[in-house]
Parts: sequence; C-alpha cells; structure tokens
Amino acid sequence: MNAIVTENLHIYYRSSHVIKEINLKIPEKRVFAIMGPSGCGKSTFLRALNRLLELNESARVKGDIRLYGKSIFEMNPVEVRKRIGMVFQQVNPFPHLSVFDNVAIGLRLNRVLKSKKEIMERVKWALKKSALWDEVKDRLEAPATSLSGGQQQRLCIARALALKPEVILMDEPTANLDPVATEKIEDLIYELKRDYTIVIVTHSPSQAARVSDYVAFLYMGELIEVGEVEQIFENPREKLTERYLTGRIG
Ligand SMILES: Nc1ncnc2c1ncn2[C@@H]1O[C@H](COP(=O)(O)OP(=O)(O)OP(=O)(O)O)[C@@H](O)[C@H]1O
Repeated sequence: MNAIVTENLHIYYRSSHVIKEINLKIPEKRVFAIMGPSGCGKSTFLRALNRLLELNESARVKGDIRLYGKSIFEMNPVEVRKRIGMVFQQVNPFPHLSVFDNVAIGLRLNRVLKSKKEIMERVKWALKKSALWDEVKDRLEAPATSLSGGQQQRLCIARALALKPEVILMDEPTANLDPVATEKIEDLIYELKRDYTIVIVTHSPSQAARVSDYVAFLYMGELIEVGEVEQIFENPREKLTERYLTGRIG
C-alpha cells in the first residue's frame, strides 16, 4: 500500500519553477530516498509533503498530495503535520528545555495526552524507540544542549515519534554529524521502517544505497528516475542517473 502519492506536483517560488510535474508513489513502511545534487529541489519537495512549505509565503504548490488516498490539502495542516513528522538537517532541539521536555512539548501543545503518567510513559517510549533511552535515562532533566550532536538528533527523532506519526520526513538528518553518529542514525532508520514510512533527503548516493529501499533521483526539479535501490544503483535506466552516481555531475 502507498502511504503518500504525489500527482502532477509543481512547486514555484514566485515565478521560479522549482518542482516540475512530479508523480511519485511512496510505499508504506519502507525507506524512500530523494537523491540529487544541491539545488535540485529535494528540500522543497519534502516540505510540501507535510504542508510545511506553505509557511513560506513565496511558495506555491500545484497538483495534489495524497496521504493514504486523502488529499492533504483537504485536511487540517496541524493534523497533517501530526501524521507526517519531520526531522531537519540543523539539529534543533529546544535549547532551553530539558531532555524530557523536548520530547513532551509536542504532546502538551497538541493536548494529545493529558495526565502526567501518560506523558511520562510516552516520552520513555519515544526515547526507547529512538535508541536514546539508555544514554539519557539518568539525565532527563539536563538541558538538551548537554547532549552530543548525534544524541541531540536522536532526541529530535524522539520528539517527532512522540506524536505517533505514520510518516517521518528526514531532511539530510546526518549532514552535520560525525561518522559514528551517522551510523547510529542510519541503524535507527533501519529499525524504524518496521513501523513507519520514512522519506529521507540526501545528496549522498552512498547513504541512499545504505539506508533506502527505493530511490528517486531529482535533477533541476524533474524526476529523472525512480525505482528499487538495487535497480537504481546497479542498472540505472537513465544516463543522467548513471552520471550522477559516478560523480560526473552534482
Ligand atoms: N525560499 C525560497 N525562495 C526562493 N527560492 C528558493 C527558496 N528556497 C529554495 N529556493 C530555490 O529553489 C531551488 C530548490 O531548492 P532546495 O533547497 O529545495 O534544493 P535542495 O535540492 O534541497 O538543495 P540542497 O541539497 O542544497 O539543500 C533552488 O534553486 C533554490 O535556490
């Protein structure tokens, strides 16, 4: 079953046409990578999927995006973002909040859970799910900024998971992390796909090859090729894909 389907999707920043006629089917409970050179529109595409893009006044979306068959433009945007969570390239926990409160804040603001006990349990669950619990269980009241960069990114993943989304969008989640922290996040992505649909943006073909089941290759706003990871890497149909994978463009 497809979690997300885009239909004839076009995106403009004022008169600049940055996403052109993209039709994609994103299957549920798989890792789907959006790969392509800098400026090809990966982040713009990703942000459209949970209606975060519309917070940017110059952006305009044409076409449709369906979440389990229903247009996200017919849903409340807050509901869309609850069902489709996001993790960013800039590791961005709330610096003035504790580890615990960083995970609990979405639950409190959205009034998802009311009792302290329920919130406690959900925070613990999300920290376990993001492979962080053992490292932070004795310092839940410490500021988030006292964690390492990799731990802070897993905290951001826990914050997204706490709302029990169905889809998690990740925009270059390891771009600012060292190789050890990157490997932990990649292992975590592998674990999470049992329960979640993950759409990850990366400009690194090797990361796409390591973590994903499906890859879409974008170039200058166009979808050049999409397929299973083995097919794309071992037997690309398009010359442009092959040139990108062999480092001759991008
Ligand atoms: N707020 C904006 N206003 C106008 N143009 C924008 C805006 N944000 C991005 N763009 C332009 O849209 C195009 C796509 O940008 P986008 O950030 O989506 O690409 P990307 O593939 O994610 O790049 P990178 O890998 O460098 O992050 C680029 O030409 C960029 O300059």
